Amino acid sequence: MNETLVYSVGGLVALLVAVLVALPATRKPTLAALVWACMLVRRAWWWLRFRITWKGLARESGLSKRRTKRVKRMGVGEESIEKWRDPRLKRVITSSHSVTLKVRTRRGQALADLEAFAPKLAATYSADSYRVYPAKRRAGSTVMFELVMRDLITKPATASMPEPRMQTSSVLLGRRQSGKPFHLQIEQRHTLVVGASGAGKGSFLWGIVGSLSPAIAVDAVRAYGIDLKGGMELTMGAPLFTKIAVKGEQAVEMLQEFVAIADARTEELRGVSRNHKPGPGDPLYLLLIDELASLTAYADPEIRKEAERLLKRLLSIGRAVGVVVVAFVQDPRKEVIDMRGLFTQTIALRVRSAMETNMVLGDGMAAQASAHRILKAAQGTAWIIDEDGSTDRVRADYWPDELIRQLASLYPATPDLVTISDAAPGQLPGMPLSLADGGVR
Ligand SMILES: Nc1ncnc2c1ncn2[C@@H]1O[C@H](COP(=O)(O)OP(=O)(O)OP(=O)(O)O)[C@@H](O)[C@H]1O
Repeated sequence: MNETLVYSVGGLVALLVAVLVALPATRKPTLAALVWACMLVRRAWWWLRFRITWKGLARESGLSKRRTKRVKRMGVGEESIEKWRDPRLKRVITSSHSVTLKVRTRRGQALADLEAFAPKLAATYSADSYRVYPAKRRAGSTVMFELVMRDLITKPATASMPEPRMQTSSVLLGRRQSGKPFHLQIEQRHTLVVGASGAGKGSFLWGIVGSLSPAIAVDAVRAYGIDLKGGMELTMGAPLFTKIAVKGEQAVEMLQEFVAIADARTEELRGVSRNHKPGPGDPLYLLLIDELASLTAYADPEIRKEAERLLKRLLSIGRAVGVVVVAFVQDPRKEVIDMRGLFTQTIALRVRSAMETNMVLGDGMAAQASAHRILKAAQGTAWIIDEDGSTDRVRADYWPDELIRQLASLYPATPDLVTISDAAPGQLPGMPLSLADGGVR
């Protein structure tokens, strides 16, 4: 370890001990104050460590450039002098669990070189995770590296009852790796969520439907579902949906209905507004497709072809007129992801390989957003790409069945739904009557 670093840390600890000893007995700090002081020492240690070791690391990793200059010295003759050009560490910002470095490229260096350095940087400083994002100023030459030194999303969290207010633009789904709340934009977006079996896609699905449920109850959102796996997932919260399709033909009918709504809205809004603003009676139409592959890859060829055609059309015309799609898929193979480019935001839960991460998030993203490295036990954890193009790791809250049923009875889509208390014998709680015989509601 660097000698200066050892002395600096030693000095800090000595200072802290000296202050503690010097304080009179009556003014000895409380446990909370001690914890706070330790945190401060740790942040100072991080700051020093990055400041002192940055140049060495940049040089060892080939980020810096060495120049040798020949100079003439009186009495010595010609001599070579070595000079380094390093990427400039402009700021080190510490928090209780992370360190953010603001780094500017050296002369003649591409920003991509710095961005590609992030995994090495994280490994060198034993960070649990990292993300790279552009700086607010001089984004063409300056990059921010956020290194998560203590992972705040290792522990799962359970969702609670959403606030009883009409919210349609975005939903609160969980936490970001920085510990800040993770909101997912819903209006004006088509969303694709990809994750292997058991990765926790359900947390995203119910996070979206559950958080929108107060808006569903006042008809500011109409949720439709396609669940060709026998309706297993969606029927649990069926009253929240206006319709659920459980067969291929029903799914195609539903897609036709959605395309017709989007076409009619486009006509209506032409010359009036460029973006639809949902409200009670003029809802946001939300189509949730659980396992997209069962529609676009495994269904009968005719259904598959028609569904794909309609879905592609919907994805290209629906967004601005308040008709949006959220699709879930396990396997991001080509025939499923063929329409990936039409989704305006993609989310990668645990996937099986770096190639799959690239398929979901975009070429070359596996290095910055390693969804293939998410642990099996970290269900609900995913990598996302933010508006500014930066990546972030998030964890959605878990939605227990009981909470979904409670919401379904509290905020049903229309008043004539069968709720838990008056469900017919043999019928699943919260399941609309018409679904019991496999039909579309
Ligand atoms: N956010 C979460 N936090 C903690 N545990 C979770 C979370 N989400 C899901 N789980 C656990 O993981 C299990 C699998 O989750 P889920 O059914 O959502 O996976 P999935 O991706 O939908 O899988 P499949 O595609 O096979 O249906 C759940 O039964 C639950 O125990």
